[in-house]
Amino acid sequence: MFPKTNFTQTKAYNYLSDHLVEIADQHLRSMFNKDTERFAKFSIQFNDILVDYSKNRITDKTMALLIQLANECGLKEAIEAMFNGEKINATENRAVLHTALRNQSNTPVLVDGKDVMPDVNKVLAHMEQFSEAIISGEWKGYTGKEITDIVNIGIGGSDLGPVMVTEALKPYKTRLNAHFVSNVDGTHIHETLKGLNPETTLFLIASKTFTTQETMANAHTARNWFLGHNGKEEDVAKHFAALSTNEKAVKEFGIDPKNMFEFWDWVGGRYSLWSAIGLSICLSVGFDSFAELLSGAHEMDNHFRNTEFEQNIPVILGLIGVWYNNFFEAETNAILPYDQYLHRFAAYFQQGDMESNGKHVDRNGEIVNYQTGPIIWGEPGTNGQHAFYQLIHQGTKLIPCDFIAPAQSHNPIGQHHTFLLSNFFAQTEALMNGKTIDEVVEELKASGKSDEEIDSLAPFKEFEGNRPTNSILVKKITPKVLGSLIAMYEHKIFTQGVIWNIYSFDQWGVELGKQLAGNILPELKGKEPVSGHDSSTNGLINQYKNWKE
Ligand SMILES: O=P(O)(O)OC[C@H]1O[C@H](O)[C@@H](O)[C@@H](O)[C@@H]1O
Repeated sequence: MFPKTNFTQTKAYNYLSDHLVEIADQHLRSMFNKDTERFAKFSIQFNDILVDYSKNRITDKTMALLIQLANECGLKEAIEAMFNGEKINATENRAVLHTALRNQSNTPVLVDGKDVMPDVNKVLAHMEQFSEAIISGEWKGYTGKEITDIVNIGIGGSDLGPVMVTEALKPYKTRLNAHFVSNVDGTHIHETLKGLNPETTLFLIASKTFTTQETMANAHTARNWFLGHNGKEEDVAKHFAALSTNEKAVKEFGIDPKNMFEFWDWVGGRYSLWSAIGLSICLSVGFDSFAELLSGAHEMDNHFRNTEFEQNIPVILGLIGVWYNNFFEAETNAILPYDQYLHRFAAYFQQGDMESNGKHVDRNGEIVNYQTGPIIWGEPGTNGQHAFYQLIHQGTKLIPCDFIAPAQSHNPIGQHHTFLLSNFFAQTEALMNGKTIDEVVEELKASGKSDEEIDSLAPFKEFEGNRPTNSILVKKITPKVLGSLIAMYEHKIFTQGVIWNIYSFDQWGVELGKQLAGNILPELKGKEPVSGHDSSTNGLINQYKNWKE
């Protein structure tokens, strides 16, 4: 196992604290002016992905110190521990092996002395055979018709990944229409079922535990809807499949074990799109595209595992994130994809990052005396530009941003993609350079403003710049590129979790909400007032009881 180091007690941390004073005074504009090699030095190309991190407030010395920090925290050992199936998720006593799900080299991966690869390959073969039968129309519904629509019922990690990927890969869509129901709000399933025909609909009940309240409620409603439309109990097998680790609960629900796609406790929910949870992806884009997605991720896994830190993309992105989070005291990190198909990418990594690194107790059980995971947010550009970029450009907060864009569009219509990309390039340039007061004055003069007008307007039009960004330019969003991109972020999150010495693969914070809702549920029945909570909660519940139907 790797060391449990408090990174604020390393030598590198002290050096970085001193170094911050040097960097704080330097403007990115002058760093670029001084060094014409900056882009060449601070960018890495990996297959069809170019990661340019030169527009960050870093120098050679910063990077050397950050890498020293990674070394002092045992990052190399940590990476090996994960890939080798050590039980690094100690609070749940589990290995962390989403990398095995896409291990296309098929080298043995041992958990408790047993190679997991035969089981991984068996489930993949089942997913391939099943998705091909559905897509080809060979699989028939209870009245002999082909399946036209699939509904994935799941939440959190059993929803966000499949939604994000099926949206991102829409250009590769099969003839099937995919729908996703996650919210326990009956509106979600009601609106989804409204347009569907039970004779041609296949439900995938996606839940690692098969006990999650929201998913079970939606699954039962779907089943009742099916049975209420002339579907018979014996027909359920043709219209329901389960993606889960809990065989017993799947059987109890009445799903044929032949239609169960298994995965294992060493797959974290938010890292599970590569597992049986990806069945909706296979059906939506075809198994071949799913396999490409896995291969892109596998290539990134190999890069992460085998590349020295100086050239290692997830490590570099992770360390730069630490630099802003712990030294510049940045609180958030925006993910801004310039690609409409990636419109759920930031939402996906909200769970990926915030559920992983939103922890305040370290691996020694001590409360940390430093900041851990950032707040992740973002929307696709250019929509964000017309919504919240004002604050990124001229607000008082430092917001490191990741800009992501494809060079080739799946929809090269007229000038659209050139317009889009001109914004992508212009934004990071503007955030870096800003606009000096002299430039503003010149511009105002040229527009014919009087000296008095110039004096009063100029301060509002000045942009300080020096705002850091990463630019991730890819050739095209193909399944393979997407697989690599997702794995890149997963390993960035891992890197940061190691530096912060936290357990990135449990989620006890989410469990509390489940317990509390369970306690209140029985109290909501009937009209009699409750009094066992604080006055606010009592007041709210009692007003609800007055108003409810
Ligand atoms: O797949 P399940 O078991 O239904 O869990 C769904 C989600 O539940 C909780 O919110 C957390 O544990 C998440 O990590 C998980 O993804």
